[in-house]
Amino acid sequence: MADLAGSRHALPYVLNLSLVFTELPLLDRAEAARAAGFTAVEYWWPFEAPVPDDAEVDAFVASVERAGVAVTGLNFFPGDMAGGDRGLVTWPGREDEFARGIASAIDLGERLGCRRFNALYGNRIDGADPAGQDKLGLSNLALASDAAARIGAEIVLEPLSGAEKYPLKTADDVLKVLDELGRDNVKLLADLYHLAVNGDDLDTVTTVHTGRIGHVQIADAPGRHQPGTGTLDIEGYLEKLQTAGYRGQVGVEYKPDGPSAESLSWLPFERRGLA
Ligand SMILES: O=C(O)C(=O)CO
Repeated sequence: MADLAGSRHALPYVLNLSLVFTELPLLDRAEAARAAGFTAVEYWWPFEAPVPDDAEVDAFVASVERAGVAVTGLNFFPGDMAGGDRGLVTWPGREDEFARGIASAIDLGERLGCRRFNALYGNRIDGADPAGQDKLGLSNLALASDAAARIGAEIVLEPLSGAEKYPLKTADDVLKVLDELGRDNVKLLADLYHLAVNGDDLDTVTTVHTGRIGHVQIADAPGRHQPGTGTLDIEGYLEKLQTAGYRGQVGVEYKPDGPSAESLSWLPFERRGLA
């Protein structure tokens, strides 16, 4: 049994390098994570384009290999996140870009040994029929599921807060899509922060839906900063998840309040490298 260092659960942590250590250039973050004690990391799509050029990809892979960390999660190309986009899964007219983004992410995942991909569902588009968007979502998710299956990977679908036009707000919203889709390798990403902000019932999510959860992420609420800065009983929910059978990882995905390295003090060093 791993040394739990006072924790009430033994779930392994992975560090999200699209929110933590962002004071460093992208290519320096994996080494910073390793120096902080983590052996596994995850990223949102780390490039501007859905299909980055070879040199960019090689430099990214080299940064991870140099650090000696595993990449256990990648988001697909989501559009312009800074501009408010939240994924292409349901975006009519961008099917080709979505397909190319999937192919390049799966290639990168194959190279890195990454077997989990987060497919952000996409905002409602002004003038587009929501039912038509959802229908497109099913065919795009089926495409992503097939592509992931080729390398033994899975897709996760995430409820988000802070984006009014993003229609998946609760675990049930995602589970409805998954029920219609009917693919075993497409699961729920339960980000406890987003779910709490959206008023979801975290007791139910962490006890009843455990079998359908492919990944968990954490940040405190309000604020989306490190655990201990808000009021969310993160430790309690992680314990519930483990008790209910969740055996996956926990993505540490928050906006550090202060320098990233210092913001990690809530997590004992010996608990960081178990993934
Ligand atoms: O957009 C966000 O807030 C995310 O968590 C993306 O994964």
